[in-house]
Amino acid sequence: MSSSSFYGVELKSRLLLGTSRYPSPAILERAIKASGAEVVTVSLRRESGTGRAGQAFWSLIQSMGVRVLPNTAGCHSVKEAVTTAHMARELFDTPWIKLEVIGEADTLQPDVFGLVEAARILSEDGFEVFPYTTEDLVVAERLVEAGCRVLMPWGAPIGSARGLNNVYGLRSMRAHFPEIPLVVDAGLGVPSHAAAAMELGYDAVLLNTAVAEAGDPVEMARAFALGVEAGRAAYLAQPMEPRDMAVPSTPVIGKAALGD
Ligand SMILES: CC(=O)[C@@H](O)[C@H](O)COP(=O)(O)O
Repeated sequence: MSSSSFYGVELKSRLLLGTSRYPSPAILERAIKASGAEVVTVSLRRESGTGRAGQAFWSLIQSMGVRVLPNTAGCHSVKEAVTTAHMARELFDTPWIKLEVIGEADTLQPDVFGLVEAARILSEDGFEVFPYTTEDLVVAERLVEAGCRVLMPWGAPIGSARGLNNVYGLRSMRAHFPEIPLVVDAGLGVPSHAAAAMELGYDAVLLNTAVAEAGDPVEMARAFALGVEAGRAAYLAQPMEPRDMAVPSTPVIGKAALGD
């Protein structure tokens, strides 16, 4: 299976995994292995506990030989996000940053205005920014102008497990930015959501809640890896002239089945 490339780093796995809210470090470790993820995102603010748990978490992540994509989860301002990014670069010795500037506490939707400003500041500072954004094309243009060479539109709000809320918008983004690696980040609830994102021609998906809060996170991690692989294979197998891949209606299980 072809590889994806972010800022010149080739990856075989097209599944990026979050590391928050797992039942235990041991389950986190097994889930990462089962997913085949080569990149895991870590929240500096969430895991910055200096106590034993914090240290054990960092030691575990570093022992797994995966690439760390620090994130600015929980940051609500440009200043907070930029400060957190600088701390992350020092801690992890990586220019990569998953940039989140949260605009609304309930839905955790991005503050796209602050996001563009923070992306510009960080890109000028030598960071390689992975912006958590929406499917808004104008915002995406501004992020690229600000220096981003990856775009990560949400499928749905973080933790909502609702899948691809706006397939048309995500498809438009793929068509609009053929040269930019695109990752659906947030809101995926089941492996078929990941497959649907890959069938649109996206380069990868990033998820956390659907695995961490599954009844069996390890098995769910493996299921998502299979979903990503299936979606990628379907995308490559489709006729050259793009056609509407039958995007499955959003199946609801688990949290999403409980309704809003
Ligand atoms: C871990 C992380 O970065 C999340 O904020 C990410 O956006 C995934 O969201 P889900 O938890 O909805 O998969």
